Amino acid sequence: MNIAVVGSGYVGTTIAACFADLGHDVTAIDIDEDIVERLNRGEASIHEPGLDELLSEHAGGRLTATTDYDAITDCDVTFLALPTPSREDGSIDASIIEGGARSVGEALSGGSEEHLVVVKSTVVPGTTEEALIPAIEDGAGEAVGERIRVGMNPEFLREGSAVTDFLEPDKVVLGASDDWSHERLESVFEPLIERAEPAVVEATVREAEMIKYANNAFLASKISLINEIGNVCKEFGIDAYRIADAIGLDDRIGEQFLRSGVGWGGSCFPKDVDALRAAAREAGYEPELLDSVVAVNDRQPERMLALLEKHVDVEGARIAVLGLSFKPGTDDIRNSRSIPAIEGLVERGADVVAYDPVATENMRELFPDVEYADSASEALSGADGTLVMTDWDEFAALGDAFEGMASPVVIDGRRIVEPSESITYEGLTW
Ligand SMILES: NC(=O)C1=CN([C@@H]2O[C@H](COP(=O)(O)OP(=O)(O)OC[C@H]3O[C@@H](n4cnc5c(N)ncnc54)[C@H](O)[C@@H]3O)[C@@H](O)[C@H]2O)C=CC1
Ligand SMILES: O=C(O)[C@H]1O[C@H](OP(=O)(O)OP(=O)(O)OC[C@H]2O[C@@H](n3ccc(=O)[nH]c3=O)[C@H](O)[C@@H]2O)[C@H](O)[C@@H](O)[C@@H]1O
Repeated sequence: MNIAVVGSGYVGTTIAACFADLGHDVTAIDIDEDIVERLNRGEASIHEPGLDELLSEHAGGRLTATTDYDAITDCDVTFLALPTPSREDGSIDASIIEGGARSVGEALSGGSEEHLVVVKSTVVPGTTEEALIPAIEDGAGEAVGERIRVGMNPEFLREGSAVTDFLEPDKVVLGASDDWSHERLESVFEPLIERAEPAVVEATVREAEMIKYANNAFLASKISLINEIGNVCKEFGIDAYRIADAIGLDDRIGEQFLRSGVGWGGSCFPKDVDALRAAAREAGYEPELLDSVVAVNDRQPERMLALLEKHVDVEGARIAVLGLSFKPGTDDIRNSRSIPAIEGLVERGADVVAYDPVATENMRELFPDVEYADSASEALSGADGTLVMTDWDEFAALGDAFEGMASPVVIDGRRIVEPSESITYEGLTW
């Protein structure tokens, strides 16, 4: 099958490489010439384990990249993997994907072959029908529903494990409004379904859109709930991880996403929970529980600072911040919990020294005046306290490095540091 993928970011590049690996002929389209050139050389512009290997195997063969939307005319299916950022008020800004949908329509105008356009981006229920289909129609100069049809196929991959998440999913959600579109979507996924045997969910377009938000809102809520329970545990001197291990044994709860601590960040949970809250409000429903899910998350970095202040007079003190990315395995700092932590330290007059194995340069753009160390030991050397913000494996093996601190106060937001008698150790929820 000939597939076009519009947008070559985390999702677009991953699915383009994986579709090629599954045996399809793939054309990746992006407006960024540098991204396109690199893809044609077999290189990704994002870091994901296994991605460069797939690209170097298929670039120039089953995978080509271009900035020209007209390449779509030779394809059977086009996936839209374009950004859907938040507006200031948290609601979704669909302008980029609307522009992409219009360009796809223009490329298809005047053609005679049947074509399925699939929305891969995360969009609030109703967006495909109310904004994207009209944009395609506008570009194509013909109504959607006959020659050109539209489906929705949400993506559940995680950064840091994008390739394996895509190739070994728990489920594939195929959203469409007619049998032809469902069948064409199924043909795209047939090699993956045969190989990985995921559950296949046939849904309407609106249901597919909502499944994605429900999935992310549920996971973010699960973390906020265990964080709230963890905060209560801390008050009672109970280790929340022992409680999580026990409740996770109940199949109805499940053991995953029960790691309590400083909370969730990244490019999607915050954006998607906010977009769902805004869409609910616009529809006349007050999403009180989701509001609280965000409020609990926002509070966790402050709780770490309060724990630090129990042991250290922060004003004028040298405080090390270990871990800057929103989770280990990535240099992505979008909505990282380290950001409010550093802000809080700076507000209190601390002298901040930060370290991350890969995300330093990204954080330097945001906080150019903060000092950045080349290693965790260097950051800890002479520090009066440290906040551990990301669960990088290397922080589990710091041991002696804490002895170089002026006063070894360790506030752990991720339960990654091994407590010992030589340090003053506080876990956030244990
Ligand atoms: N990053 C993730 O882990 C996941 C993201 N998603 C969703 O997938 C969508 C895409 O997200 P990412 O891949 O992270 O975005 P991204 O920001 O990494 O990549 C978007 C790409 O689109 C390109 N682009 C922008 N405007 C364009 C246009 N008019 N025509 C062609 N290319 C254009 C950009 O140059 C960039 O390469 C979003 O809706 C996101 O919520 C869904 C699941 C996981
Ligand atoms: O829509 C998206 O973009 C993606 O968002 C998340 O993926 P991602 O943001 O890459 O990362 P996660 O591994 O889910 O972690 C998100 C945040 O939650 C935190 N987290 C995760 C798990 C946990 O038990 N506790 C916890 O605090 C992490 O530290 C991180 O800050 C979802 O897991 C993906 O299914 C989804 O496709």
